[in-house]
Amino acid sequence: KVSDEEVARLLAGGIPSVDQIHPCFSEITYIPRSLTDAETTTAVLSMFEAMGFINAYKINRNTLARFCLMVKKGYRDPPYHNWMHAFSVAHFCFLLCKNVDVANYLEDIEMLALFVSCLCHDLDHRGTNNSFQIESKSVLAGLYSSQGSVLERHHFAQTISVLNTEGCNIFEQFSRKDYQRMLDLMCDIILATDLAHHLRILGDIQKMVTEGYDFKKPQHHTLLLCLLMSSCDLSDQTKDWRNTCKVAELIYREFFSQGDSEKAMGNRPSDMMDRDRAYIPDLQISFMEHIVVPIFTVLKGLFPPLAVLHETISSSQSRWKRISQKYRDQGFPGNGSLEFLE
Ligand SMILES: Cc1nc2ccc(C(=O)NCC(C)C)cc2n2c(-c3cc(OC(C)(C)C)ccc3Cl)nnc12
Ligand SMILES: [Mg+2]
Ligand SMILES: [Zn+2]
Repeated sequence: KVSDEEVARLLAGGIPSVDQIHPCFSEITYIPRSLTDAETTTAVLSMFEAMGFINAYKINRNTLARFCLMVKKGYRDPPYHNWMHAFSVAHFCFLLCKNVDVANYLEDIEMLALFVSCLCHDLDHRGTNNSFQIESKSVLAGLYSSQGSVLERHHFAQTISVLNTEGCNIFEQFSRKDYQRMLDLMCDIILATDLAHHLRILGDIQKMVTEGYDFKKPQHHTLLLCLLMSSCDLSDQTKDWRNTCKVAELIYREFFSQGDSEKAMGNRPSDMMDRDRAYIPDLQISFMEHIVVPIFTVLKGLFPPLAVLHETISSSQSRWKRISQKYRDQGFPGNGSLEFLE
C-alpha cells in the first residue's frame, strides 16, 4: 500500500521545523485545515520531531514515514470524517503539548499515545455513526455491537493492523512492557471518542477537576487523556467563525447523507440527520451547549491558559443564537452552503 518511492519522496527534503511548515503553526489560533492535503504528511513528521518523540523513543524515520502514509491511506473520503479531520485533531494535540504544561500532568509515553491516537482515532470511518451500524446490520456491528462503541473498536483494530504492517511499526523498538502499555493507552483513548463513553465519564472528569488533579492517581491520568482526546476531536470549534461554518457544512453533508440512506432503508432518521427536518442553527446551539462548552469549561479549569478557547466557543454559540433568530424570521434556506452566514 505504501511504496518505497513514496517514503523516499516524503523524507527527501528531510523533516522541516514546524515554523517552516508555517510561521504560526504552533499558535493556538492556527487553522490546520489551511494546509493542502500534500503538506499534511510532512507536517505530521515535523510535529513528531518538534515534540521530541523521534529522539526520545528512537523512532526509525523510514518506519515513521511509512506509518504516517499508511495511516493517511487508511482514511476514506466522507465529507467530515476523513484524513484532514484526523490531521487537524492531531494538530490540536500538538498545540496542547506546546502551549500547556501537560508534562506536569502526563507521562511522556501517555503524550505519545495521545498524539498517535489522534492520528488514528477515526481510521476507516464510513461517514455514518454507531446507530447506523446497528440498524444497517453492518459487518462492524456484527463484530462489535455486543461490546458497544462499534466504530471506535474498528478504528482501534485498524490502528493495530497498521502497526502490524511490514515496516510501519513505530513502536517495534519498545520493550514488551512499554509496547503493551502503548497499546492499552491507545485503546482507552480511541474508545473514549465514542460520544456515549464521553457522556458517561464527564461527571468523573468534572469531579477530578474540582478535587484537584493528582499526578499520583492513574485514574486521573486516564480521565485526563479522555478529556484531552475529546477536546482535540472538537478542536474545530476553537477556531474562527469561518472554520466553524465550514465544519458545520461538512458535518451536516455527512449527517444528511446518512439520513438519506436511512430513509432508503425505510427507517426514519433522527432530526439532525434529516435534511427535511434539521434546523442547523438550533442543532449547533444544542451541540455546543451540551457537548462542547462542558468540555472546554472543565479544560479551562485545569489549564487556565486555555480560557481563550472557551471565549471563542462562547462567541460562536451566541453567533448561532443570533443566526437562529434571524433565519427563523426569514426562513432558513435548505441544506445549501452555509458560507452565506455572516
Ligand atoms: C460540529 C459538530 N456538530 C455535531 C452535532 C451533533 C453531534 C452528535 O453526534 N450528536 C449526537 C447527540 C446524541 C448528542 C456531533 C457533532 N460533532 C462532532 C462529534 C463529536 C463526537 O464526540 C466527542 C468528540 C466525544 C464529543 C463524536 C462524533 C462527532 Cl460527529 N464533532 N463536530 C461536531
Ligand atoms: Mg470518531
Ligand atoms: Zn473524530
